[in-house]
Amino acid sequence: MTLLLELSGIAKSYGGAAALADLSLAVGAGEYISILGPSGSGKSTMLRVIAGFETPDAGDVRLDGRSILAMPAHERGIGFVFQGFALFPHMSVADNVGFGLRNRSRSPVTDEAEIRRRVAEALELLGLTGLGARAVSQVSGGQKQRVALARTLVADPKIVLLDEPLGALDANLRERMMIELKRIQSQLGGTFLHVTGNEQEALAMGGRVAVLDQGRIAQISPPQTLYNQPGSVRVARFLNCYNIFQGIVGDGAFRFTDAALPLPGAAATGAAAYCIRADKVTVAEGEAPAGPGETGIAGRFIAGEYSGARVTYLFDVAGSRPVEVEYHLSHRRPRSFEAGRRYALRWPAADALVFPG
Ligand SMILES: Nc1ncnc2c1ncn2[C@@H]1O[C@H](COP(=O)(O)OP(=O)(O)OP(=O)(O)O)[C@@H](O)[C@H]1O
Repeated sequence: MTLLLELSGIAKSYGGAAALADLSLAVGAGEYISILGPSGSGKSTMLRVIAGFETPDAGDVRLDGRSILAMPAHERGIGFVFQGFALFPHMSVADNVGFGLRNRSRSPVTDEAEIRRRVAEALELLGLTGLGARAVSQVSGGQKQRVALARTLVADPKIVLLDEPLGALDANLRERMMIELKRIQSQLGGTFLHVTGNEQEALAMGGRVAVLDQGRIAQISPPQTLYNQPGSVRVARFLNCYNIFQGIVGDGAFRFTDAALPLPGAAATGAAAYCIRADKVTVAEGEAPAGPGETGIAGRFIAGEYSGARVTYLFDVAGSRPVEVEYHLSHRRPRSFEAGRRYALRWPAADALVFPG
């Protein structure tokens, strides 16, 4: 893959507080990378540094092998889709889309016929054909999102930066736009960096997912690797699908309160975090013995939460936050449990991840 964008050793502080600290990232041409991180982890700052709206205190940004730090934002050829879309409310859909072509500093397009043709192409790509004359104030939220994308894509950017592009949409529309975004990217073959605080969106969209934590990339991996093998307890926490127990490793087991969970592999002794993904846990009757290779703990049933294709059951476990058990209804039947009753929570011991600290 050809290297397109390279960030190396980027630092940026505001009033002495680091928003980005020694951040490095290499992006290949044609990649779709999700940037996942909690609020305040530096996601928007990173995009603003790439786009040229912010100057870093240290480090370099290279596009096509050349530093672009000294280049003003409008000359970088980078597209930016803003959080709230930032459309011009008094202009029509077509004028919003054409704005980028007419006003870009790199070879602005002045031929009206050419502008009309390219705007029509962009509207078609985004499924907006027929809405060009409509005022932006008269289109729906999902259509505004498409207009914002069309306005960015029409200028043929070298890379598209999307800052929480689906954050303003309701869940239904978000799902549809996720599929649309993927389709558009593969149709154009463009390079996209997509910032989100939503782990499911990050995993669904990115060919690679970069996890940003306190201004640094904590892990960058294909989504399956990240989901199965988070590299640290903090990354496991951001993924929001792991049960995490704090305790001590000693004598081949992880211990917390009165539970001792055997560890099949070697783990450093001392304080540790034990992580087991919610969909790896099964529920058995209170005294049922563990199967071969299984381990587990006892928990009292609290409640179940249905969310369409899956159901999450919550169990109260001594010395821990409620333990989540996730049943994907495509391959497990929903269960009914009695509130307050004790059940055996089981999982394959080999599926646990143990991190020091
Ligand atoms: N212009 C600014 N002035 C002062 N502090 C700032 C500025 N921009 C960002 N920060 C701080 O830098 C840190 C990173 O902010 P940033 O907006 O990049 O995070 P984020 O991950 O995009 O968060 P969110 O998901 O909430 O948008 C935060 O602590 C924020 O308060």
